[in-house]
Amino acid sequence: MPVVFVAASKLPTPFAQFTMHGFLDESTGREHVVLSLGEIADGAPVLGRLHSECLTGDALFSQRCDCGSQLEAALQAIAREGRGVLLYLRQEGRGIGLLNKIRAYELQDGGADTVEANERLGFAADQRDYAMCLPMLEHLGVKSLRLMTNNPRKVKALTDMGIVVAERVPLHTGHNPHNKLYLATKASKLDHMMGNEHQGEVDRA
Ligand SMILES: Nc1nc2c(ncn2[C@@H]2O[C@H](COP(=O)(O)OP(=O)(O)OP(=O)(O)O)[C@@H](O)[C@H]2O)c(=O)[nH]1
Ligand SMILES: [Zn+2]
Repeated sequence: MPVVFVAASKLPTPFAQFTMHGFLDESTGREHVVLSLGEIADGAPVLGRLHSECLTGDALFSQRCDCGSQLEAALQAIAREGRGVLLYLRQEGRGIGLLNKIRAYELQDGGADTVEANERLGFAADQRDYAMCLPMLEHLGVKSLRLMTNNPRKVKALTDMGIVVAERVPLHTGHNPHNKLYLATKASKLDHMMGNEHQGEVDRA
C-alpha cells in the first residue's frame, strides 16, 4: 500500500519558518511529517535528517536519550543553511511503540541495557524500517542527501533504495550523566559512530 501525500502548510518555529508536509503510510496507518526549508528539488545534495519519533525525548525533555537535542540541533543546522529536510518518522521506540518503550525503560531501570531490554521483551534490538522515506523524498524531488546521523543503518537503508548519501554529517549532542550508558551501548551494540571523525559535524554537546 502506498505512502500518500495529504497536505502541506507553513510551520513557524524559533529556528525558521519551515514548510510541513503530511503523509499517510497506508500499510501501517502511520502519519509521517517532513519539515522542509528552501529549494530542495534542484538536484544538489540536501542537508537532511531521518528523525525517529521519541515522545519522551522530543516532547517531554527526557535525558535518557539524545533525541530532543538532536532534533533541535538538526533543525538549527537546516535553518543556518537556509535549505534542508527533516523527515519525522513515526516509529517510536525503534519501532516497538511508546508503551513497549516504557516497558523497556522499566527493565533498564532494573539494570538491562537498551538492547537487552528489547530482546527480553521479545523484540529485535532495532525494528525500524525506512521504506516510507523513498516515496516522501520522491514527492519532494530530493535525490541526494547530506545526512545528519551517527547511524550507519540509515545510510545503508537510503543507499539501498537508490537515494544518494553524498555525505554523512555526525550529530553529537545532548550528552548527559543519564544517557552515558545508553550512548555507549548504541556505539558498542548498534554500530553507532560516536567519535569526532568529521569536520562538518553538528556538535553542541
Ligand atoms: N526500544 C527503545 N527505543 C529507544 C530507547 N531509547 C530511545 N529509543 C528510540 O530510539 C529512536 C532513536 O534512535 P537512536 O538510536 O537514538 O538514534 P538513531 O535515530 O538510530 O541514530 P541517529 O541518526 O544517530 O540519531 C527513537 O525512536 C527513540 O524512541 C530505548 O531505550 N529503547
Ligand atoms: Zn529518545
